[in-house]
Order: sequence, then C-alpha cells, then structure tokens
Amino acid sequence: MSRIVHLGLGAFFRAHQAWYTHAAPDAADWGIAAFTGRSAALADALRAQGCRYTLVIRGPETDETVEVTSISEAYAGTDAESWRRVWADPDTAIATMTVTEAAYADPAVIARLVDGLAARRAAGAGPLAIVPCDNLPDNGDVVRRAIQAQTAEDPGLDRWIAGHVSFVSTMVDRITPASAPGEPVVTEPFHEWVLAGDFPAGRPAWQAAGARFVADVRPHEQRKLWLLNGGHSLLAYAGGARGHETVADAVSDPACRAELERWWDEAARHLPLPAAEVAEYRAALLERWSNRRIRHRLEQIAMDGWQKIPVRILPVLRLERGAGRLPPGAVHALAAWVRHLRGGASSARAVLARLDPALAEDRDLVTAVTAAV
Ligand SMILES: NC(=O)c1ccc[n+]([C@@H]2O[C@H](COP(=O)([O-])OP(=O)(O)OC[C@H]3O[C@@H](n4cnc5c(N)ncnc54)[C@H](O)[C@@H]3O)[C@@H](O)[C@H]2O)c1
Ligand SMILES: O=P(O)(O)OC[C@@H](O)[C@@H](O)[C@H](O)[C@H](O)CO
Repeated sequence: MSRIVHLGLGAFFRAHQAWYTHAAPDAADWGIAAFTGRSAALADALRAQGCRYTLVIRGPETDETVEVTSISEAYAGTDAESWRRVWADPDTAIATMTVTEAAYADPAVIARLVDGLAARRAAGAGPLAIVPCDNLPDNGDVVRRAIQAQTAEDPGLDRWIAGHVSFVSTMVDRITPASAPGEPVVTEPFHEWVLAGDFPAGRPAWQAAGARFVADVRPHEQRKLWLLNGGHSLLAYAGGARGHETVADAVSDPACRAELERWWDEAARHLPLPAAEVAEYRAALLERWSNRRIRHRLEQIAMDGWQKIPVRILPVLRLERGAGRLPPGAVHALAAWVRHLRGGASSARAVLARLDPALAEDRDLVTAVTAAV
C-alpha cells in the first residue's frame, strides 16, 4: 500500500525522506509511490530491485549499510495515469517533492501537482499535505502560491485546495552526492528534518527517526541555508577556481577557509539564534565537510547559481548593506560566482542586475565585487 506520493526520485529523496519513513516505527503502514522527474531509467532500475535499494551511510571511518524498503511503487514521471491514480486514492495522505530549486519556477512541474490535485478532488478522496523538501525558504508557501497562480481561473479547484490541502514548510539536511541509477546511494550519518504545518490525513511517526515538528521553520531554515548552503556555494565557486574538486578539498585550503569564516561571521550576525548554538553548528559543519570519504563534488553544488545565490547569500547581503556595511564575505562569494560565470558576457553589474536591479544600482557594491573578481 502507498500512502505517500513523491515527485523527484533523486539521490537526496532516497537518503532522506524515504530513509525517515523506513526508520519510522509505523513504516509498514506508509508505502511511498515515487515518480521520477521525467526519465524511466531510475524507476525501471528500482522496480527491477523490488523497489528496495541500498543506502550507504558513510562516516569518516566506517560505512553502515541499510536496505531501505519504504518505496512501494516506482514510476516514470511521464506516467500520468499512475500519477492521477495515486493522487485520487483516499489512502494517499501526503505528497512530497525533491525536484531542485530551479524546478519551482517551471510551470510544468506545478501543473503536475495541479493535475494530481484535480484528480483527487474529482475522486472525493479528501484532504492531504503537500511537503516540498527542496532548499528554498518557506518552501510550503512557495508551492502554495505557485499552485494558486495556476488555479486562479478555476475557482472551484482553488476553493477545494484552500479547504483540503495543507502546505508544510520544511528544512531538510543530509549531504548526499549524486549517484547513478542502479548504484547505491551514499550519504553522511548526519540528518535533520524540521517541519511546520498540518498533516490533515496523518503522517508517519517521523519524529521517532529524529524529525522535529515546529511552529516556525524559519530560524532553522536560515541557519541551514545561510551557513551550510551559503558556505557550500562559496566553496564551490572559490574552491573550484583554486582547482579543488570536492568540499573536503576546498575546506582544507586555508584561503577558502578564511573566506568561509568571514561569510559565516556576517551571516551569524543576522541569525535569530543563541551565539552558542551558531558556534556549535559551525563546528559541526567543519567536521561534516572534512569527511573525505564523502566525495561531494563542487561542480554539482555550483550548478543553478541563479536559483541558489538569491536564497543563500542575498538575504545576508541585503541586511548588511541595510546596516551600512560592505561585507567582505558576501562580496567574495559574489565575486567568486561572477568569476565562475565569466567566459560569457557577464560582468559584476550584469550579474547583480539579474539578481536584483536595486543591487546593480549600489555603486559601492558593484565596485567592490568587480575589484574582487
Ligand atoms: N543532495 C543533497 O545533499 C540535498 C540535501 C538537501 C536538500 N536537497 C534538495 O534536493 C534536491 C535534489 O537533490 P538530489 O541530490 O536528489 O538531486 P538529483 O539530481 O539526484 O535528483 C533531482 C531530482 O529532481 C528531478 N527534477 C529535476 N528537474 C525537474 C523538473 N523540472 N521537473 C520534475 N522533476 C525534476 C529529477 O528528475 C530528479 O529526480 C536539491 O536540488 C535540493 O533542493 C538535496
Ligand atoms: O542540492 P543542491 O543542488 O540544492 O545544493 C547543493 C548542496 O549545497 C546541498 O545539496 C547540500 O549538500 C544539502 O543541502 C545538505 O543538506
């Protein structure tokens, strides 16, 4: 039986949400019907293994191997008939997604959710929770607004969604490098999942596996997006330029490490959290990133900067500029990204203008980023 439908059968989903569901004490009641983004290859490979797969939890010295059994069905993203059937099933209580940050701006992705919701409404299958698990602030709200933009001309569906669908915002964390279809998924021992929102048709006892249910996910999200993901992006661009291949390589380079610490100092000033908690998180990140047995490639992290920089670096940059400061850590992160983009016609000003026209008018900032490129 499947009671969760998932979109985006990538490595992270298999290391995180599927693992949490597998590890929950009531796992037997909660199968997952998982859909790939588009291609059939991963769904075929998974089905050939009875939907079971190996998760390698890779510590600094040893591996733990888990056979994850929470996926009950696997389909190609193009299988619209199965998609609608699962959404229309009254047993389905939750829809999760990991489709990359870029996909939230893709109307076709949102249209698939709308299609599923319309099938559910037509079947009278009752309420459910939508739980996005990508690295975006207020991801529940982002999906709600994107869906509303598409259902504005269908007031019946719009009202049904308002009365039956809960949008849960989440902070998700578990470093999981890319893996090929059929290969085990490799992940780190650390895992974190913080969720805010209702589950009107129930949920697995994910808390038993370490998930936390809170009223407001924002402080957790900012800590993770600014320190971990912002630090990752900085290392990806600055470390890549210095010839490093992985996060562990870059963070062990004193020049990259100094830039990282500067960025962290700036971000920490704006986190609504006790200083001791932030210091502990920074220390834990350095330990996680120095695990050389996890080969997390900078090239993978550097992708889609246009979606990542606005949520990882810009919030802190704006707060610093608002306080009249020209923050060297954020400036260097932007400069490293501009350098990474160069080769095309990008200049610091053009990059800033695409991010936010107001930033491109900030002459001191443009001059500082240009000088640092
Ligand atoms: N890998 C990590 O360490 C990690 C940690 C926390 C959060 N995340 C989040 O999970 C996302 C996916 O990471 P991953 O490691 O699984 O990557 P991945 O490349 O293994 O998987 C990405 C998935 O997204 C799907 N996808 C991409 N574009 C799509 C589109 N336009 N429509 C529908 N589906 C689409 C792909 O088909 C694939 O199933 C990240 O972008 C991030 O937001 C990842
Ligand atoms: O997965 P992306 O492409 O959103 O970002 C790359 C990394 O910063 C990210 O995957 C982190 O490893 C992850 O967010 C840790 O939980």
